Amino acid sequence: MKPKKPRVAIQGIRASFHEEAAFRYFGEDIETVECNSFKQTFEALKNGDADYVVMAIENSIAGSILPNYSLLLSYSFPVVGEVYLPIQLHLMALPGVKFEQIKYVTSHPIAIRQCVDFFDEYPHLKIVESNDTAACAKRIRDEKLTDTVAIANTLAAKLYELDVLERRIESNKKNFTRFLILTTHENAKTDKPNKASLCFQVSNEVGALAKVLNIFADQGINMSKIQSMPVLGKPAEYNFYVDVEWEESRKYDLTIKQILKYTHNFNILGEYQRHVEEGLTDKLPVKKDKSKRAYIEVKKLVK
Ligand SMILES: O=C(O)C(=O)Cc1ccccc1
Repeated sequence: MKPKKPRVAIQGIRASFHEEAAFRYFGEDIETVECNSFKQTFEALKNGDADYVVMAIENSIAGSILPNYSLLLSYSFPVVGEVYLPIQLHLMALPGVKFEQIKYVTSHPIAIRQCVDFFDEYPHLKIVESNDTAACAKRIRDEKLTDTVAIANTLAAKLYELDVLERRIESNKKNFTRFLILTTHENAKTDKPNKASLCFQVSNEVGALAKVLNIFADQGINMSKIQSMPVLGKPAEYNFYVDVEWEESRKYDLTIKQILKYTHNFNILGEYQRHVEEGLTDKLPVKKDKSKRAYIEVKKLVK
């Protein structure tokens, strides 16, 4: 029997960056479940209408997508993977439309923010924000708009039959969005995890967070991200969302045991394999011994 295609819930419609991220993780043989909001993607997973959720969590230019951190905690579905997707943005229009005809540019706010140089060059263009790049492309096709272009990816140009007027209009060519992959507890099985997303609180006293972070450092566990979020209705209380990476799982296990003593409301949001870019090593960054060089420089100065 042919294995069933994974049903993947995304915020947005087919050919959005979320679908591109899903393709990158699962391959293109998936069934995309289109949802109107991030909350709805979690509801689809909860109701059995989807097997996985793919959700953006941070962007190298726009920063953390904070409401999505809260969703991780409130639904407590396990994170089983991650994808870093380069965001390449193209300007697309109905076939035959000339650049001179354009009055409006429509896209997702994150995509718009990434094209500041383009908008500086053409200040007469009016920006229309929408909550999905692919939906902007589809609207141009469906409504046959000749005065509007969309900023979206090549998948959208192909699927909604638009012509690319200008390629790669993003200002920063090294712009990535990180997406998390979530599933149900029954589905979750990760082979040899080397990364985890944690969430915890510490008491509001001197050195409380430093204590926890020092435990990571002492065990050689690399912290790749930290994000704090206020706890709703509790002034001066924060959840700390921390991503850590390791080479030896024994050291990670030991760290978790130790930090349990110094944290409360501790949650493991997921343990998974960190995304490795093709052609790059999956070794953790090695700490350079700067102290030796600094010592030599100081000696030179003293001489
Ligand atoms: O609008 C989309 O296509 C999305 O998937 C949201 C988005 C937009 C820009 C960068 C990353 C995610």
